[in-house]
Amino acid sequence: MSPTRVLVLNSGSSSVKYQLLDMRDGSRLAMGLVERIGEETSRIRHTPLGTGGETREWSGSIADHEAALKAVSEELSKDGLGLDSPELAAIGHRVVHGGKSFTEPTVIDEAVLAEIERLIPVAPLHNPANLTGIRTAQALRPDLPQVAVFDTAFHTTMPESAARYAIDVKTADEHRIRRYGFHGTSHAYVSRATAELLGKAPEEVNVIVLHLGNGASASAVRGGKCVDTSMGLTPLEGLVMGTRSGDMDPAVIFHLMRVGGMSTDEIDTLLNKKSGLIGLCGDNDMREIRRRVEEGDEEAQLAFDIYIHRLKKYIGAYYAVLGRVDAVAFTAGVGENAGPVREAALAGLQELGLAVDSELNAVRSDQPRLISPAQARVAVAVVPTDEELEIATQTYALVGQ
Ligand SMILES: Nc1ncnc2c1ncn2[C@@H]1O[C@H](COP(=O)(O)OP(=O)(O)O)[C@@H](O)[C@H]1O
Ligand SMILES: CC(=O)OP(=O)(O)O
Ligand SMILES: [Mg+2]
Repeated sequence: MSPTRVLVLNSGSSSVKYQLLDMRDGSRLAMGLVERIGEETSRIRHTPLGTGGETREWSGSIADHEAALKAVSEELSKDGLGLDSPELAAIGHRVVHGGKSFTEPTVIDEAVLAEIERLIPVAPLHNPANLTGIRTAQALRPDLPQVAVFDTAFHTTMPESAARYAIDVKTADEHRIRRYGFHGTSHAYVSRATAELLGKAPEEVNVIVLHLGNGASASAVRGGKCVDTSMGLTPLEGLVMGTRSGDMDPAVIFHLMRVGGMSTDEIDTLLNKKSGLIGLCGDNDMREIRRRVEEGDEEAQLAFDIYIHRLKKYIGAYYAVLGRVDAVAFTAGVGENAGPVREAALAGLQELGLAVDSELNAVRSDQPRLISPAQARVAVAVVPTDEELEIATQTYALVGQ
């Protein structure tokens, strides 16, 4: 029998999320997370779902992504699911920036690696980690197909009117400056799952997807195709995020250089790592921010209000872009778990047919569900994302059998 398993690696700037799936039924055999890579104490949490074993967790030093992947491989081996398994058909990798070149999942060869490397300046937090993940996996299993699934791919359907910045065309083209968009695998999966929840085909529905994780982005999806998204050349544009500023006047940068005497790298770090929620109130975890808000902490309240204000603006903007909206879908860590964020983001939008039922909104579940009142014109949904399943499905469709 031909191998039917796919290992998915989602390498972030300081973490690796992974899942091993059996593609005969999409079931998960194992999943886990390596966190705080490169910090003093890293942590690995591994759950062997297939064998029904207990979750194993340990802390120690994991210096880089190569060491992380070796640790993952060792954990899998303990359950007889190691990378040497003949049942492994392929390894699927999340690659954040694919530029304009990659519109589909792609089998990785040297040319593909070179292109991912060339794109590092526009995804400095993500593409290097993705590359290390791929190279380490290749070294462990040189015989296996390795597939890249790009965050940018779903957004390549955006019209030029949404994808271009209003800057000098020659300069933009020379430096490939345009809006690429990210989290596309999640936006694709969630918009499809939302249509399914409504009992409709993706082609029939217009959805606003709000992917609110540590990184956050919104997208406008018309009939299954992305027509606009909030991230741009890099994952810095758009919504307020855990540590990233999102939208601001680009002149802030010149001001910081001229008046603040800051270097390009210092400003890059400021806007990507020390801004957003953490810059505003010292915390980037929405759970902690909500706790502080409940205690009457004014700094946390202001950070929350700024986050919500920006989110609401994007909902309004994408309502206008789509003209007709069938559903608004919340997803990722914050979107799936933070009822107060969902409620506040849609507060006062009844005239647009948008409302949240407080009782439904308070229900905690890992299933896709509606949280709008029964008669609402626009459905509001919570749809857990599954980037790993989507990457595995696309990988197996390309190289399985
Ligand atoms: N119960 C919860 N309530 C509010 N926010 C939550 C909850 N659980 C997780 N989060 C938020 O989700 C974020 C992580 O989301 P996730 O989608 O995993 O992000 P990423 O993939 O970018 O690491 C955390 O930073 C935290 O703010
Ligand atoms: C592109 C991006 O922002 O990804 P993440 O949310 O995983 O940081
Ligand atoms: Mg994420």
